[in-house]
Amino acid sequence: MNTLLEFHEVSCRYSRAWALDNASFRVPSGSITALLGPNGAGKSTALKIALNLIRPYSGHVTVLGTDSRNMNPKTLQRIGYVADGMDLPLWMTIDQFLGWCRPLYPQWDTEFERTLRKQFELPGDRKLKHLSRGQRMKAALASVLAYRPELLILDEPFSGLDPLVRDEFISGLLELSESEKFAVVVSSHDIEEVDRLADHIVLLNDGKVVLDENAEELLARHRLVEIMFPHYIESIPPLAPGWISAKSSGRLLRFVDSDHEITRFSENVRKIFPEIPQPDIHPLTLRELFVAQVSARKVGSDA
Ligand SMILES: Nc1ncnc2c1ncn2[C@@H]1O[C@H](COP(=O)(O)OP(=O)(O)OP(=O)(O)O)[C@@H](O)[C@H]1O
Repeated sequence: MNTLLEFHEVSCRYSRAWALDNASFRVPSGSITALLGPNGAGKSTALKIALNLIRPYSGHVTVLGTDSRNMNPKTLQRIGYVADGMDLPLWMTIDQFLGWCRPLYPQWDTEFERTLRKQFELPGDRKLKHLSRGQRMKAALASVLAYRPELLILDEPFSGLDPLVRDEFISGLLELSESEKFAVVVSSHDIEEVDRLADHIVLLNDGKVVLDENAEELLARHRLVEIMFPHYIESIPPLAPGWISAKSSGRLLRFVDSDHEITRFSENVRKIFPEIPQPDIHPLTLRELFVAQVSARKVGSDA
């Protein structure tokens, strides 16, 4: 599978703290990749390294076949970047802003720009500084989508967008990503939105890559397990490898099987809980999976 963006053992630190620690992951062509992680996990740092806005301490990043440190203006013209709170020329009107961006990109699609302006209801004569946060985000998005970048890098793109616009935006991205040459990497705290959008998941925690996997396969190998005991549970018993994020409440024990395979699972249940009939097994949402994986690591590091 082709990759448009790939991190190779990248480490990065600000003064003493490591923001990325030997991180390797990829963004396949034709994919929408979600970059997830708790606050401070290193998501924005990773995206800035990909754009050569920050230099890594070690390792390297390949962007559209080029080392990110050697990107030339031609490569940059093939990448779109929008980040929450990014610097925009606030003194310009939307017309002036888009007019200023247009000549920078030879492949700028004026017809598509018109469609985006209409879809995002952008008032051309209004200065960027007089727009709401959501409207400013839409203007920034229009300014990168209009040149149809091959790689779209979005850092918290949903903040400030109302539910209707989020829906339109997500449909638009899904349409664009049908082209094999296009890929999106999106970092977001909004896991419900990302769940609808992403087909590849990268999870960062404390600067380390925890998961880098196709979303369907990832969800297929995680299961929420619930066991009702005949008696009150005093403490959680030792569990099988891969059973994470265990919690008990009264007679109920819940945990996540992070490497689910039914024969192995049933054998482990018989061995560990011989007195219990078959437990309840449910699929997980991406949000539940995120919480289980991150809290499992928090317990590990607290221990
Ligand atoms: N300019 C900076 N100077 C010093 N430390 C920084 C700087 N920028 C980020 N960090 C630190 O690097 C780590 C990773 O930060 P980063 O912004 O990449 O995380 P993030 O996953 O994007 O977080 P969030 O979800 O909160 O936006 C954090 O510990 C953060 O405090």
